[in-house]
Amino acid sequence: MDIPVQIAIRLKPPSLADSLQCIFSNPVTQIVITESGQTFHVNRALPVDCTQAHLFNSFMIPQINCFLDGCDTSVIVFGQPKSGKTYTLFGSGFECIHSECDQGIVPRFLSEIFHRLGQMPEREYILHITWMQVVNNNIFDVLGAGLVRCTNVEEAFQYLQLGWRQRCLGNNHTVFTVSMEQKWVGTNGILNHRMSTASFCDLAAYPEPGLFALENIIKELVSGNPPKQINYDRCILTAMLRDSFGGRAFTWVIGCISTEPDDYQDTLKILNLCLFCRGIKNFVTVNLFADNNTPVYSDKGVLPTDNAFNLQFATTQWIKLVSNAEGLFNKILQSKSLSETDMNQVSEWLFLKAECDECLNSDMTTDNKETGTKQGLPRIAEDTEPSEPSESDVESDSEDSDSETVFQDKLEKLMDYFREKNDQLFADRCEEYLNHIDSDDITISETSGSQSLPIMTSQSNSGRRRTIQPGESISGAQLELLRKVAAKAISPESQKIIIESHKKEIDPEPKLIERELLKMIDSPKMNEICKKYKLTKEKYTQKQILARKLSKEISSSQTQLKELINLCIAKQRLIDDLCKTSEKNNKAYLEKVDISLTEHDTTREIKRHEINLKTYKKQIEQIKRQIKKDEKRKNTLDIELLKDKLKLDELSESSVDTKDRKTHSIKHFTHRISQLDSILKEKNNDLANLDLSKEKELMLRKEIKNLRKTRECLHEQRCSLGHKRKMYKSLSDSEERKILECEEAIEAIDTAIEYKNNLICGKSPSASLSDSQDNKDSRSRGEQMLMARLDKLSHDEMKTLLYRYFQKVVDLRGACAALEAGATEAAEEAAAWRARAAAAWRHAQRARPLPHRCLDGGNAERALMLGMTTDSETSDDAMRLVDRVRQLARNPPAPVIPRQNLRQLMPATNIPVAKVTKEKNKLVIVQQNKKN
Ligand SMILES: Nc1ncnc2c1ncn2[C@@H]1O[C@H](COP(=O)(O)OP(=O)(O)OP(=O)(O)O)[C@@H](O)[C@H]1O
Repeated sequence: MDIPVQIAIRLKPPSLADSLQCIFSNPVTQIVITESGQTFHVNRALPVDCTQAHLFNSFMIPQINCFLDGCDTSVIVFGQPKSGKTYTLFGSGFECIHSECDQGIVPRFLSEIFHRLGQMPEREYILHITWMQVVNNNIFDVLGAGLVRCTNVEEAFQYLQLGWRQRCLGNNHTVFTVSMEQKWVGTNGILNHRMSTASFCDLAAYPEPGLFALENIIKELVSGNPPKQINYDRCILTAMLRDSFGGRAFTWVIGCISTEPDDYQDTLKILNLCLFCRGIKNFVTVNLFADNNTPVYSDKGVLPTDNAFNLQFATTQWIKLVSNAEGLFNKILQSKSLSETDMNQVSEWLFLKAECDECLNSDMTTDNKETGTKQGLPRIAEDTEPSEPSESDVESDSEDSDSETVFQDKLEKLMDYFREKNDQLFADRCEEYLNHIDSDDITISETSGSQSLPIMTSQSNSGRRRTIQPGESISGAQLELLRKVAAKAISPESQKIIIESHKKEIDPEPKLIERELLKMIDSPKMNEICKKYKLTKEKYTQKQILARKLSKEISSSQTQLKELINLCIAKQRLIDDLCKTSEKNNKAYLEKVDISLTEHDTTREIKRHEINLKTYKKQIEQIKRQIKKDEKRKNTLDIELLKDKLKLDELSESSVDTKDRKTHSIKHFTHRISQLDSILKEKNNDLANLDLSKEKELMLRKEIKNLRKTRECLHEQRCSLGHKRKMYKSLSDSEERKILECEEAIEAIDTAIEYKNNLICGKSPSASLSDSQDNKDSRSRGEQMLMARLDKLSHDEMKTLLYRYFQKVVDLRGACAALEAGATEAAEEAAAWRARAAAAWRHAQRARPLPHRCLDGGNAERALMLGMTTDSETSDDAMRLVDRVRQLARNPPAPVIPRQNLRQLMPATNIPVAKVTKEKNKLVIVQQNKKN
C-alpha cells in the first residue's frame, strides 16, 4: 500500500516565557504559520507546549500497530541545533534522576511493544536492537555488540542507558533500530510468521555531506524518480535510510523547529525540507516469511468445532457476567452511595446495556444483522485499506450510492424506532426505581426541591442516628427528656413504639421517628411533585449524557472529516502533478521520444489516484451525512433538554409553593429536630467522656490487674532491699538507687491505677491528677506552650521522655535523701555546738567575780536556757570565749556587747534549722530560724 511520508512539526518552547515567537502552530487545523503569514499544512502541527506523552500518542500508536503486523516503520527527526531532536527521540536521559514524563519516542515505543507482546501470549518473538552513529561517513556501533537481543523492557532500558552514556556527542547522525521476528498461529490454524523493523533517526543539525546526499535523494524522489533508479549507496546515511524514503517503511518525519526570531531563516529551511518529504510515498507492506500462511493443524475439522464451542461457552459466561454486573449496578444506584460522576457512569453503563439488549432481542435482529456491518463511521481507506480498489469498484459506484441512500433511510427509521423503545425502557426503569425507593427507603433528597429540607436518610450514619441507637447507654433521665421532646412532635402511635422499644432495651429504630416526621411533612401532592421531579431529573441527566456523547461523536467525525479532506487535497495535488508529468510526456511523444511505457504507467497511476480520491469523497459525504444526522439529533436533544429544564424549574417552583404552605409545620419540626439534635449532641459529648464500652472497661481492668502485679513485684523488691539494709546497716549505691526506683515506680503505678479506676467509675479521669482545671488555668504561658509541644510528641518520643523523667526523679530522690542525711548531721553538729557554748558560758560564769555576773543578764539567761548539758567539755573555742569574758570583766565599766556580736560569738544559738519535706516529686526545704 502506498503511504505518503507523514510530517509532524514540533516547536521548541521559547527559552524565556515572554520572548518573541516567529512561528506558531495550530493543532486543530494542523497548520504551521510563520510571522509573515506563510502557512504550512502538515499531518501534525504540535502545540508549543506539547508533552512527550502527547507527541507519542498523537501519531505513534498506528506505527506500533503496523510494526506488530509485520510492517517496517521509521521516524526521522530533522532540526536546527539544540531544537530538541534528541529530546524528542530519546528524552533527557535514562538515569534515575530523569523523569519518566520526559521519555522520548524510543523508550516509549519499546515499553509499548513489550507491553503489547505481553498481552499476546500466543506470539513467539525475538527482538533485537542496534544503536549506530554515523560520524564523518564512518559507522560507529554505540552498544559495541551489533544486534543486541532484548527479552523484556528492563533489558532494553539497560541498553538504552548504556548507549546513552557511550554515544558520541556532536554533529552526527544516530540511527536506533528495533527489529522483531514474530510467529503465531491464528484462530484459523494458519501460521503467521513476520519480520518488522522500526528505525529511529536523529539527523545531524549542521549541514554535512550525508545530510546533503539525503536532501538530494528526497528531492529526486519528490520529482518523481522511482526509488529503483535512485542510488542510495552514496553514503552510509542514505544507505541506512533506504527504507524510510521511497522504501517500504511507514515513515514519520518530525521537524523540530525553533520559534526564536533569530533562527527564522533556518526554521524556514527545515519546514520546506519537511514539506518536500510529504511528496514521497513509501510502499508499506507486511514482511512475510516463506512459511507464513501455512496451515498448522492437519485436522481442520477439529479446530473450528472447538473454537465454536469455546466461543459459545465464552458468550454464555459473558452474558452471565454482564447481567450479574447489571444487578450489582442497579443495587449501587439505589443505595446512592456513589458520587454523582460515578452514578452517571453507572447509569450510562446501564443505558448502553439496555441498548445492547434492545438490539439483540428486537424483532429486527435479522435486519440489523444485515445492516450492522455498515453502521458507524466508515473507515478511512488510506490508513487501513489493504489493497487498491479494482476498476469494477468504480463501475459499481453509482449503483452503490443508490442502494446506500435506501440503506441510510432504513437505518434512520430503525434508529428512530430504537430511540423510542429505548426512551420507553428508560422511563420504565425510572418508574420502577422510584417505586422501589418509595417502598423501601424514605428519603428526601436534596434534589426534591430548591428549598432546603432537613435531609434525613435511613442509611445515614449521622450523629443523630448514632446517639439514638445505643439505647442502653442513655440514662433513664436522658431518655425521659428525649421522650418529652419527641412526644410533642410524633404521633401517639409511634411514641408508643419508641417508648416500648426503650423499655425492652431495644434499639428504638430512629427510622421510625424520621418516618413519622416525614409523614407529617409530606403530603400526597408533595410526594407526587417530588416523584415527578425525580423522574424528570433522571431523564434530564440521561439526556445530558447522551448529548455529551453525541457531541464527542460529532467532533470525532469532524476530525476524521478533516483528515479525509487533507488526504483529498494531497491526492488532488498528486493527480495534478501526475497530469503535468503526463503532459510533459505527451510533449516528448510529439518530439518522437519513446516514452510509451512511462506514459502508460502515469495514466494508470492517475487513474488509481482518482479512484482513491473518489473513495475519499464518498467517505467524506458519508461522514458529512453522519455529522448532519448527529447534529440534528443533538439539536433535538438540546431542545428536549431545554424543555426538561423548564419543567424541572416549574416543578421546583410548584414544590416551593406547596412547601410554603407547609413552612410553618416544617419550621416547627426543624426546630424540634434541632432541639433533639442539640440535646443528643450534648449527651453524646458527655457520654463520649464517661461512657465506656464494655470492651474498653474490660481492657482497663486487665491493665489495672497487670499494674497491680507489677506493683507487687516492685514492692517485694523494695522490702527485700529494705530488709537487707536493716541487716547490714548499709547498702551499695546501686542498691540504694534501686530502692528509690522501686518507690518511684510504685508511686507512679498507684497514680495510674487511680486514673484507670476513675475512668471505669465514670469519674473525670483528671480527678486523680493534680493537673486540675485551676492548675491548668494558672499555668504560665511558657508551661502551656511546653504542654502543647508535649502533646505533639509521638508515642515513642513520649516513652523516651517519660523514662528520662523517671530517671531524673529517681536522681532527685537520691539527692534529696543525701540532703536529708546532711541536714540531720548538721542539726546534730549544731546541738553539739550549743552544748559546748553553754558549758563554756557556765565555766565563764563560775570564773567571773560576782559584780560582773550580771554584765549581760539577758545573754546569761539565754545561755542557761539553751540545753546546758555538759560541764566537762571545754574546747578551744570555749576557752577563747572564757578569756574574752575575763578580759571584759577586768575592764569595768564593761561595755554593752551589741546583740549581733554576741550572736557571732554564739553561732549555735541562732543556727538556721532546715525542715526538708517531700511533696509529690518536689523537695521542699523550709528554713526555720529559732528566735527567742
Ligand atoms: N520540547 C522541549 N521541551 C522541553 N525541553 C526541550 C524541548 N526541546 C528541547 N529541549 C531541551 O533543549 C535542550 C536541547 O535539546 P536536544 O539536545 O534534544 O537538542 P538537539 O536538537 O538534539 O541538539 P543537537 O543539535 O546538539 O543534536 C535539551 O536540554 C532539551 O532537554
